[in-house]
Amino acid sequence: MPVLGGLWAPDLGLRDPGLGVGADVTVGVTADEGPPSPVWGTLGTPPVTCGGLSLALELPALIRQLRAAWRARRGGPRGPERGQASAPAWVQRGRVEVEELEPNAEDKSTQPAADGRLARGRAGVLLAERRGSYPLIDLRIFNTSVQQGEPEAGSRRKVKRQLSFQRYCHASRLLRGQVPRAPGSLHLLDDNYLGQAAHMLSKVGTWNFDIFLFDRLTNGTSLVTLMCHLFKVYGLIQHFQLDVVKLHRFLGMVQEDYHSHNPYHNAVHAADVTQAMYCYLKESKLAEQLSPLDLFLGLMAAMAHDVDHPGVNQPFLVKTRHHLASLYQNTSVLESHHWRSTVGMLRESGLLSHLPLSTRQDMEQQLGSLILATDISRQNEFLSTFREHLDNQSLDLQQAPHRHFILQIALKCADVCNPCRAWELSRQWSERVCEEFYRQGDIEKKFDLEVSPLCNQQENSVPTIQIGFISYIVEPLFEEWCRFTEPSLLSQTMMGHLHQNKTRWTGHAHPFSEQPDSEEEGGGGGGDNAGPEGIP
Ligand SMILES: Nc1ncnc2c1ncn2[C@@H]1O[C@@H]2COP(=O)(O)O[C@H]2[C@H]1O
Ligand SMILES: [Zn+2]
Repeated sequence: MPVLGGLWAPDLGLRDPGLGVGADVTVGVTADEGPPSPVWGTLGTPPVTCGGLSLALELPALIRQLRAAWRARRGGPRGPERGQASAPAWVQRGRVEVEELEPNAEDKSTQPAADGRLARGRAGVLLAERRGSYPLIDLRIFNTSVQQGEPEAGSRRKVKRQLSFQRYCHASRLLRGQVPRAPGSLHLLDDNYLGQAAHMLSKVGTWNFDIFLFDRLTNGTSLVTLMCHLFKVYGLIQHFQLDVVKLHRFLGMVQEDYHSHNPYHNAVHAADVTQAMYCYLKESKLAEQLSPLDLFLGLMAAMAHDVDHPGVNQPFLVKTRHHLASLYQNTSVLESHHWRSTVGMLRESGLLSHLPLSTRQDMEQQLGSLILATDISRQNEFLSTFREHLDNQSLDLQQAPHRHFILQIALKCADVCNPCRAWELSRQWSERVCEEFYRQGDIEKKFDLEVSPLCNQQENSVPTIQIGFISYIVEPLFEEWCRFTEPSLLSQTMMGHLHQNKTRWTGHAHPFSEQPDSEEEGGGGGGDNAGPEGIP
């Protein structure tokens, strides 16, 4: 406990220089916004009120607003003909739900420009015009053509908003369990995608979950879709009496603020870490002890832990005198930014605005402590504390600070678990992270800066980076995690993958050595199928 105490309290003060949550928490927030929520109670709380809107009503209402804007712009007769013009927007929702399944029934005159640009209506309302393949489009190809054909920043932003809306519609349907069946409403393939994504969600707690495939099936909304599903699984919406509209707004903001052009630090990495975190929260050593607040914070921290990552590391920000480096005094610069951005989005979305001020402050602080723990330069600090606890058997998960410490460790494990995934998944993450390193190195070379360690493609190969990362970061951490879980089936599976992957990278690093290269040849308990059979 003394060791833990040392980690817990000073951590927040030290790592949030000059930006203590208490100092600015009242900005935009009032203490008397709503009744207290049973944050600390059990899961048996009243049903969700959702601020007067249910999830099932949210999408139709949005569509209705957009259509109203289209009609206003055209001055067309359709609205008044239907007797809808004077009706309050939210009253019409049942009818709009039907309209949703009749694409292009009324907006033929507002077909989008070929490049899917958005237009503005009379009142300056942003108009999103659906593209032919609504809602599924290849975002990557589309992005590329936009960049090549239309470099203007304003247009790109508009396109991004439209894509965001389309992705939102898609995810929203999936989460409501709706696979649209009306002929012509969606291409047949879309049904297939949605069905497969839903099927994948039913196995979200398995270690071989393919987040890349899930992201494709959900049209780039893996993070939002996953989070909504896990919140549902744990009953967190009911427990915290969350407004589902605000929840979607918050999750959407976080997802959007990941940079999709980063090879590694993008929303799929966040989704991958969240899925791993869920697997760890399910560990029997932990699952029975965790409170709804622990689950909420653990998932939120995993989701947001790298938000708005610029694709370069802290040393780069420091040596280029980036404003974030000065803002956070060159200490945990990125992690502080991820945390403060998350707090900003929490407040902007109003997700927690119905909770008492002190509860919100506590949640923001704990989120900070979790996200800041992912600073890889603090690995030894955490590892030695963890070891000490395990050696002394001093962890008492009935105590909230001890559970918080384990959440920090679990998040750290989730953040660097990619070498513990099956080879095909692990290899992709390795290549992505190295690609990001190399891009940074290329920028450094271009601007005559000293090339950062691991960022020189000519000197640092993917296999050597991987072997070093596994040996110095991943293995020591997971050995302790294994000890903590005693070891669980999942831990054994992860260690099996880790050893096999290291073996394979060693083979790649020394192509003339005698290392086996096929799945079956691992031998000695390191193979994909070695250790525990199957995937937990
Ligand atoms: N497979 C990997 N190889 C090398 N470095 C990695 C790998 N996976 C994660 N990392 C690094 O570990 C860091 C953990 O925190 P971040 O996700 O911010 O950034 C991560 C990368 O810098
Ligand atoms: Zn990360």
